[in-house]
Amino acid sequence: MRKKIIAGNWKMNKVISEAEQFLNEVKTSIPSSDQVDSVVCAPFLSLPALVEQAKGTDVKIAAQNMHYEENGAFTGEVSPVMLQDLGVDYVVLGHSERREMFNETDESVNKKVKAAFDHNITPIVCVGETLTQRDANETKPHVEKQVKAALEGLSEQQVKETVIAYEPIWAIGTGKTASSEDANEVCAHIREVVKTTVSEDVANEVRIQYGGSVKPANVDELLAQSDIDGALVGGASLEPESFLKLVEAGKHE
Ligand SMILES: O=C[C@H](O)COP(=O)(O)O
Repeated sequence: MRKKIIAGNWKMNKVISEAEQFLNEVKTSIPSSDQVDSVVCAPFLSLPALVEQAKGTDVKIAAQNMHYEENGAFTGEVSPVMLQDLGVDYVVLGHSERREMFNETDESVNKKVKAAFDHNITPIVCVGETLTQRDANETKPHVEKQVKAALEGLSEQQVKETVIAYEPIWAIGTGKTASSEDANEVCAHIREVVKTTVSEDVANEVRIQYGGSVKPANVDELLAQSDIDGALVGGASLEPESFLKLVEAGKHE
């Protein structure tokens, strides 16, 4: 039985005081990490305060990106060494917004995934198709290519620990959710890809999230699907009450 993982991706929202207030409001109500993994993915500036506040609680903290190099002449970037030093648990890599707007490629995502493991940070790797690709029946081959590229060169243990987030781009921030069955079909395909490229054992353990307009009203149905092990949530993770409902839903399944 795979433990569910619910991650709230705040994207470019909340100043530090707002982030602190959010964590103060949720931290005592977060379910035990024996039941569900609850993750807050925050902008870099809020990470030090959040990591500090999350100590001794069941909230895990994630960055939303990082560079793959440990240090050097990369103006404006944040390295895995810096995130490890801070005590960050997870990092979101290859989000479609970064692929679309910040030149993230399959190759850089793979380098970042490896760098994350080198620094004891668990990667949440995002994959997903555009509406054009979906309409052209290219969803599965496209997602398969992204998954294979992201996991290239990892050990079996590392693949097992990787969290894969399937996010159809047309469903992000649009209010349009993939139907639970469609979302599950792609997540099941991703598991099949892991099975054929790595092993059945790893495929059975790797956790696959769905993301794209997940909210308290639809999370139960999505999490009830056979191959959906959690959610990566944008808009509906910004309010404490809504986030708590989402992590509670992860506990039930
Ligand atoms: O990382 C989160 C996803 O991009 C989903 O965002 P959304 O829940 O606002 O659609």
